[in-house]
Order: sequence, then C-alpha cells, then structure tokens
Amino acid sequence: MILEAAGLTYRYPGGVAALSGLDLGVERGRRLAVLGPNGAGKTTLLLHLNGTLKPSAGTVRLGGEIMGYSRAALTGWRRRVGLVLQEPDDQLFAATVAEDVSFGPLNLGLSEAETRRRVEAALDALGISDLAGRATHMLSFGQKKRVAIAGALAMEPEVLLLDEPLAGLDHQGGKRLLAALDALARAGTTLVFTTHEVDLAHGFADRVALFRDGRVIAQGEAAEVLSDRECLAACGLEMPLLLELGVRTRDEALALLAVGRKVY
Ligand SMILES: Nc1ncnc2c1ncn2[C@@H]1O[C@H](COP(=O)(O)OP(=O)(O)OP(=O)(O)O)[C@@H](O)[C@H]1O
Repeated sequence: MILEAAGLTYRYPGGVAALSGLDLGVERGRRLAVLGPNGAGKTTLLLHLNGTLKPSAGTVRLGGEIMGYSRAALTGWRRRVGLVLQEPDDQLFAATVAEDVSFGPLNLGLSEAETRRRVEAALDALGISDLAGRATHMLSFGQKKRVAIAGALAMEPEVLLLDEPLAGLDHQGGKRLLAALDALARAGTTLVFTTHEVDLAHGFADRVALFRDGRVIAQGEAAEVLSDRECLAACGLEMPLLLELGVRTRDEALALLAVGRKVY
C-alpha cells in the first residue's frame, strides 16, 4: 500500500464526529474513488491523507511508514502527496498562472531551471500551456481548476488527492480533465478522488471505497463494490447505469432460461 489509514477518528472542534475509526488503503499506481453522500466525511478524509488535519486517534501510513506531524515530516509528506481542493479559489493565490504553479517547486528550494521545467511539464499535462502568462483571477472556473491541479502536479507527487474533481465543470471540461488524469495515472501517479457520482466512480476508478457516516462500509474492486445494491442503498446511492443494465440483462436472460426449462 502506498497510502493507508487505520482507525482514523476525527471530530471538528465543537462539531460532529466526521471520521469514526476509518480504515482505508490504496496500492501504488491505482485509482481509488472515495464514494459517498454529502457529509459522509470524504473531504475530511482527504485532509488527513496529506497531514492537513491530525486525527484524534488512528494513523496514516505512507509507503508503509507511520506519518508524524512535525514541520519536517509534514513538508516531506506534502511533497509526496498532493491535494487539490474542490474550490480552486481556495488554492490559487499568485498573480499569474506560471507564478502560482511555480510556488510549490520554489518553496521546495528547487533551482529556477528545474522549477521552469516542472511548471512547463505540469501546464502541458493539463493542456493549459497557453495560460502561463494569464492573471489567475481572470480565468474561468474550469481553467482555474486545471491550474490548481497543475500546481499540485509541479511537486511531482506520488499520490494526487482530488476533492470532487469534476464539480462545477461542464461536460467537455470534465472530459478534458479526466483525459489528463488518465494520462497521469498511466504514467504511474496514484489517484484518490472523492465523488458522490456512481457513474464517475464506475467509469474512472479501479477501486472504490464506499463511505457513510465517517466510516468505510465497503472497499474493493470498482465493479464488485458498485454492483452491491444493498451497500449502495445504505449510502443513498444507486448502481451505475451500465452495471444496472448488465444486471437486468442477466436477470432477464436467467428468467427466460427458467421459462425454457419449464417448457421442456
Ligand atoms: N470546518 C468544519 N467544522 C465543523 N464541522 C465540519 C467542518 N467541515 C466539515 N464538517 C462536518 O463534518 C462532516 C463531514 O464533512 P465532509 O465535508 O468531510 O463531508 P463530505 O463527504 O466531503 O461532504 P460533501 O460531499 O458535501 O462535500 C459533516 O457533518 C460536516 O458538517
């Protein structure tokens, strides 16, 4: 496992118990969808997976090692695990796109030449090289979203965490972003993303962790978890359309066979 949470428990100050003894793991190079209804604790989990929040109980392991929360440990952790928030405005703060994407590498103490190389590669991966000189606050939502991802990518993380990556994007924008994420995954980056859309989990993830009330109630291969109608219903979710059609076709074929057996 590249990233693993065990017994993760967290209560917001003065608030609800957002995570309650949560166990979850992702293997290197895989795409894990953290799937669940609003308020299930998905964002809170991501904030623990890169050390932004410290659990009141439980541990996070990265590459098998239990992570600490000293300044040095957090710097190393965030270098290896990038986080892209749902709202790009929460993440972008420099005047121009190139400056924003440069921030992480420069902060790591990398040379200007290496920073430039990384910024160019990250912008290219997201298909936004033409935006390099643009003012960040003048961009559209979809452009900002891709700049925020490029910023995380410029750190060359082993794991990229994305909170609701398609939220707010139109159909074309979503397709373009998924193509870029697909290329990243093929190049070896481990992806963990939150969503409440079963069809996205089915179409893009190879593993799914099903979330409810701060707990993982099922995790495994995407097709397996997403055909478990009862577990999905417990989270207020339905089977993905394509799986539903497959199950119906199978059930109808079985019904026809049963009728056939009676006839003969
Ligand atoms: N800053 C906060 N202070 C207090 N409570 C919070 C805070 N952030 C989240 N919560 C609560 O923690 C629980 C889990 O929230 P979280 O945002 O992790 O859920 P989520 O699954 O990401 O939801 P969504 O799909 O709506 O984004 C919710 O009950 C929420 O109200």
